[in-house]
Amino acid sequence: MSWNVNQLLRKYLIMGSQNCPRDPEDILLEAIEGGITAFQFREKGDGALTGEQKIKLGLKLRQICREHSIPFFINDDSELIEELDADGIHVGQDDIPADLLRRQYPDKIIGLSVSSDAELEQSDLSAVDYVGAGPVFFTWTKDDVKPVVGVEWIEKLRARYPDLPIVGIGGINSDNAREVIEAGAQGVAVISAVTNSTAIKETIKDL
Ligand SMILES: Cc1ncc(COP(=O)(O)OP(=O)(O)O)c(N)n1
Ligand SMILES: Cc1nc(C(=O)O)sc1CCOP(=O)(O)O
Ligand SMILES: [Mg+2]
Repeated sequence: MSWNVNQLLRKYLIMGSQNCPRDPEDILLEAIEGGITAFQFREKGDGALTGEQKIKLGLKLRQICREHSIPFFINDDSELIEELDADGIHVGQDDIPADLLRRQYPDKIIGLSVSSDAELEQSDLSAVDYVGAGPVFFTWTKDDVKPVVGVEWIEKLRARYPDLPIVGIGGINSDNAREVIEAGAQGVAVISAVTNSTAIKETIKDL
């Protein structure tokens, strides 16, 4: 399937079992009903599954995305691209280089994190389909998170790259998502605002 990148970035749910207070499959299904436009399988951090268990859950979440025509991304782990038949992968500055991935996977959607001018200078943006910009706001969700960049970072990226697909990430919820879009992002990537919500469909509609 071919995807419209600007469109898929609008409401981008990221999640692994470590983020889920209940069954990840149920959370994903509710999020899809609520209107997410992309999903990233990020099994990472304290309590995350590994090995066969990680693959087993990945296969289930992948199947749910396929059945609902939601693009499915892998976080970091390029070995899972083929195993889970992912539509794309998101990598950071310390992960497998994006240009290498592009050569290996010419048809997959590749996202790269950029959080500072220094990271921007060392990034080959021609190899990627979109960038993840953050943390826009403070977040507890990721341990090794970088300093907060604010919506100003998105404004800066947008001014420098008028056509670059950008998704904001970090501490985004239905109260502050508007600021991220107004700063120039195509969409918002969220974990806890959705996984910890007691009314997931409403939360996503509000985003
Ligand atoms: C859409 C999106 N944007 C940014 C990130 C963060 O990626 P990274 O910096 O590699 O950190 P980890 O997620 O791997 O801990 C992301 N995953 N998705
Ligand atoms: C995975 C991740 N990457 C970030 C970055 O800034 O690159 S912030 C983050 C965690 C996002 O979780 P929440 O929506 O709960 O704040
Ligand atoms: Mg990474």
